[in-house]
Amino acid sequence: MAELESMRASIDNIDAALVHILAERFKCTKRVGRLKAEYDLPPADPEREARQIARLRALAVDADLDPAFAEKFLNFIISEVIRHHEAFRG
Ligand SMILES: O=C(O)C(=O)C[C@]1(C(=O)O)C=C[C@@H](O)C=C1
Repeated sequence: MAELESMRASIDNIDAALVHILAERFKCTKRVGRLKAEYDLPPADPEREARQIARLRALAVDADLDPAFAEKFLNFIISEVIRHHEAFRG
């Protein structure tokens, strides 16, 4: 079915873009992790996370994406980032 193949090709492109976007995000957060370790700042910043979640939920609603999913996805990424930050502290 041509439409199925076409949609799958787009899905594969989007998945590739997600991997590249996530790789760039983790490059940034690794730099943040080094700075936090250097200046003895805590790995997690719950107030910033609350602002990020509120912002992302609103963006999700505008984009017709389930805001609960957007929140879960961000929390999943941030928990991995915090794990990296903790590793930098040794
Ligand atoms: O902004 C920071 O302080 C970060 O360390 C980055 C980040 C994130 O991945 O967005 C990760 C952990 C913090 O709790 C908040 C945000």
